[in-house]
Formats: sequence, C-alpha cells, structure tokens
Amino acid sequence: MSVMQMIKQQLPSADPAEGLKQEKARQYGGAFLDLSGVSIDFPTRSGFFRALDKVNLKINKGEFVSVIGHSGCGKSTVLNIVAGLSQATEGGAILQGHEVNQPGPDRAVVFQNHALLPWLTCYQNIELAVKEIFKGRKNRKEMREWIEHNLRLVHMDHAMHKYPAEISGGMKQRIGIARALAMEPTLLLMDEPFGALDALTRAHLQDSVMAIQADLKNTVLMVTHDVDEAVLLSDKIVMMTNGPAARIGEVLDIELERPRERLALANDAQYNQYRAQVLSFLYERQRRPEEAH
Ligand SMILES: Nc1ncnc2c1ncn2[C@@H]1O[C@H](COP(=O)(O)OP(=O)(O)OP(=O)(O)O)[C@@H](O)[C@H]1O
Repeated sequence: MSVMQMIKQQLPSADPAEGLKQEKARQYGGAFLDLSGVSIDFPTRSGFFRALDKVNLKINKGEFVSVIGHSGCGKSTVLNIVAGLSQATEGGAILQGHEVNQPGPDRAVVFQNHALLPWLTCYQNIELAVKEIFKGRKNRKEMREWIEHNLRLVHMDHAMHKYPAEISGGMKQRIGIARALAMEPTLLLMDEPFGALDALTRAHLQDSVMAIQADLKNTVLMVTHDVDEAVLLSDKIVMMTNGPAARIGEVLDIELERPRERLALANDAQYNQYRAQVLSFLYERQRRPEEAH
C-alpha cells in the first residue's frame, strides 16, 4: 500500500450518514473497544492460513494497552483489524458500539516507519490530515494553531518547515505521532512506533508519549516486541500465544503508579515482578522450538 493510500484510509468519508454514526458512537456507554471471537484466515498458495483464532479482548476508555508476542504471532494483524485495514473472517471489533469494517479518522495509526510524504514539510504533512478532518469546523487560523500545538506536544515546533529527509528517524517518528494526535482520534493505534529507533531516542520518545498520554488521556493500542517498553507504558499487557491460530494467552494488569520514572522503576520490586511475568510467558510458556537449544 502506498503512503498516500495509508493516509487517505485514515481520513473521513464525505458521507453524512458516517458523521451521524460517529456521533452515536461517541454517546455509546458500553465497552470502549470489544474484540470478540476474532479469527482470520489469509489465502495463501497452499490454502488458507489461520493467523488468529477466536481472539477476545476488551479495552476501556483511556487505557494504554500493549500487545506483545513473538515475531509473526499476529500482533499487527490484531491492530490492522481494529484499524479496519484487515477484515476478520469470523467475529469482529466493536468500537464504542459500532462495528469496525473500514478505516476511519476515529482511529489514527502510527507505523514503525512514520509514513510521511517526502515532498511535504513536517507542518504540511500534519496539515494534510488536519484540513480533511476539520474542514468546516476550524478556520485557517485555528487550523494553524492546532497544527502548531500538536508539533509543540512532540517538541518538534522548531523543525516544522523542514522536509522529512532533513530530520532524524526519531524526529520523523515524532511528526508521525503529532499527525496522529492532531486527528483527535478516539483510539490511537501504534504498530511498533519506536522499533526502528536507537535506545536513547526510543527512551526519549517513550517519555514524551507517557507525558502526552497523562495529559490527553487517549486510549492507545500499541504493538511492541519490547518487554520493558510494554511494562513502562501500559495499563494492560496482552500476551499472545505463538501462531498459527494465535490467541490471547494472558492479560496482565500493570498497576504501577503514574507518572512513571524509568530510572526509579529499574529498582522497583513490583516493576521487576511484572517484567518477569511477561518474560516467563514469552520464554517459558511460549518458547518457540528454535529457542529451545
Ligand atoms: N496478508 C497476509 N497474507 C498471508 N499471511 C499473512 C498476511 N498478513 C499476515 N500474515 C501472516 O499472519 C501471521 C501474523 O502476522 P503479523 O504480521 O500479524 O505478525 P506480528 O506478530 O505482527 O509479527 P512481527 O512481530 O514480526 O511484526 C504471520 O504468520 C504472517 O505471515
């Protein structure tokens, strides 16, 4: 899929009925996100491949939820179903009372590789999404202020007129996050958002995301490979079994007080206990044959 297609898929449809559906959804009082009985079969040359088998997951409003599991278990597939980029073969995702069957502006996605349009500046990359979403609701000045506000949130206002090629990988990722936040999504979806970054940049960006989350109280679903990242950022860690036919193995509630400080937590018994629980799930109960030696 091209970068343009990915961005377009997240933008709103012009259908007025869609606006009404979204308004109804905002008033819905049930489970915020409810995945029930989600299975998916991908067609392959040797027949159907069942990637997920009867996945059930509930997420509450304002929660930060991480999905962790070994490579290829189906983490991105879960996120893509919630994003509306993949269709479940059985079951489905209900977001605020409405079935997800296509991408929409209520679910902004941050990918590992930022997906910025190289011919637009950082400001213009965000503006593209903001113009679509807020047309008729914000005037030019309000839009400019809103874009600048979101650039400030990720500490990138100083580089707003630079092109993606002129900034570092970590900075590009910040712009991707600013663009997603500027869409004011009901649900923020992040697929290994820090995966391509060096350890220091990764830590800075994790801290920024925690600070933004504390402020905006977004509901976030994040895919990660990183146990420390999952424990540090999450309210809930969803641990997936190995595929094919992957399921949710365990869900761990992380009850560490916020704000969380990575240095203080390094010596925190409860933090280390959570960390050990995730490691034990991944490397004992879900150990893969190639890791047994
Ligand atoms: N479109 C597709 N067609 C066929 N198989 C697919 C398709 N998309 C995903 N799969 C398969 O489904 C399984 C889950 O893939 P997915 O990308 O969700 O895993 P993941 O846990 O996110 O992996 P990673 O951590 O390596 O990114 C894999 O075996 C993958 O090969």
